[in-house]
Amino acid sequence: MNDISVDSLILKLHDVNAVKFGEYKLKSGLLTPIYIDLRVLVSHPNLMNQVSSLIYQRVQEESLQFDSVCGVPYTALPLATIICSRHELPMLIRRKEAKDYGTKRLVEGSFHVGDTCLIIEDTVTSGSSILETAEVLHKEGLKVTDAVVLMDREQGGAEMLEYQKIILHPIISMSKLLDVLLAAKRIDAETDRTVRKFIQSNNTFRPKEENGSAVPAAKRPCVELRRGLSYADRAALPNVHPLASKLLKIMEEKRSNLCISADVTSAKELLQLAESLGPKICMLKTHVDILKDYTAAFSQELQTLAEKHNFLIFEDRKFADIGNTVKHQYEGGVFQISSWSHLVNAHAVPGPGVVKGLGAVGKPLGRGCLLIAQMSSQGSLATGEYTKSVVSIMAEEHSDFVIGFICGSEVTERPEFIHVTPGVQLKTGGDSLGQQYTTPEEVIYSKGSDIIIVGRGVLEAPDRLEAAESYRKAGWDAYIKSVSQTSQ
Ligand SMILES: O=c1ccn([C@@H]2O[C@H](COP(=O)(O)O)[C@@H](O)[C@H]2O)c(=O)[nH]1
Repeated sequence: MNDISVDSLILKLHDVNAVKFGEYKLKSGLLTPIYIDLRVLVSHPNLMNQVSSLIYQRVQEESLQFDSVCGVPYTALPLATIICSRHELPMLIRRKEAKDYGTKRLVEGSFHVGDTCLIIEDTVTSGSSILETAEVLHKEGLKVTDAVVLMDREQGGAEMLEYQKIILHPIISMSKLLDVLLAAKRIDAETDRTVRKFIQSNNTFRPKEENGSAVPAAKRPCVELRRGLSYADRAALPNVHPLASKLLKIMEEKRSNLCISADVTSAKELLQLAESLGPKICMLKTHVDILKDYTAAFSQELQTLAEKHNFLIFEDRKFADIGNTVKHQYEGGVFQISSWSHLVNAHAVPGPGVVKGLGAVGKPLGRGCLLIAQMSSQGSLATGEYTKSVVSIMAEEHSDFVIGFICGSEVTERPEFIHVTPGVQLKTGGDSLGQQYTTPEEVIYSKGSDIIIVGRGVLEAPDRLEAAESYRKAGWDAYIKSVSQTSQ
């Protein structure tokens, strides 16, 4: 990289007020002493050309291989256009919203499934804007391996992207920018110190140990660990139950923390749901006792679909009896739940016997259990001390079978337990029988849960597949936000 041109570019960016010092609010609400506003570039054609040349120079230096280029909307869009036009490279445009007429495409331009697309961005803080664009491209079957950015604020974006298997190639780093401005006496030593301190103390990505592995639980408070760790990190923890590990891996692979509650009364309709929504979900929840035509053949077909689309089956049976009775209910009767459902749930009211009874059947089969620690219904009695006891007496003591909780918010800091939350719709509200709804963002980002359960939000939508995709995206975006935390 030609240092002289980078230095002169930094000074020019400062001249045109693209680098501002003072007190500015980031997208996250955080106040920053430095703000990079590259939107002004469009008013300075000579700068647009210089920036485009430096980006392309970087692409060549790194010998990046790709089939097309996509600029993150909107600031990087004209930069990508100049580069693609000058060097005759195919370009793709990512729409921020799909049109409601015509093709309804989110990615404009010609491409083939499996093509690689290079992303261009103006500024990176946490990396979430690049990830959002990569996510849209992935959905179209495109691969994203690299992104070139003009300005890296050095707040964890590169690490976050690397974690998601995207290599970031920055032209200007925050440290370089400060070095140049200080040397040119554009800022004083105090400003330089303040900004560096802010950048250092506001890293959006949880650091890893030098050997690349996640910092072990014992070294940091669990709440940080759980919130900072990705699903993939948690899947690899030594004390995680194999079924929980499988579920977390599915979530990461399918970029989905959505569980559909298939509350329909016909087996045929349930299987149709599993077939059509299978690719969007990590788990399918059933209430087999509301089916009017349950057969053993149905459960066979459901298992085949679960394998085909890589999701887990969760029978929402809510066992709540003494150990001996739940053993029979789980294994026998008409439904023989243990033979086909990966997961079941149980109330803690009967005490540890309920988990022991279920475990006697489920453990040899590799099954798992979610304990009901809280409920989404109005006036639920599962609160306070009851919830705490579910965690400490019932779950922690039986973690060879209990893999997590049905709950509305984080009930434990231990990362090996999975939090699953029902009562989710895109808008808050409720039904006439006491159900209460919270949004995916609130559940995953604010309340710290892992999986959203959605029933009528999808089942009553005019287009169930489209609705499932909206919930998958909302849940996944909230998860990405919670692991990346801030973005300019
Ligand atoms: O506290 C709880 C526990 C379970 N559920 C179940 O989840 C679904 C929710 O369906 P919606 O249509 O999204 O309301 C349903 O099967 C419940 O039995 C719950 O809602 N709350």
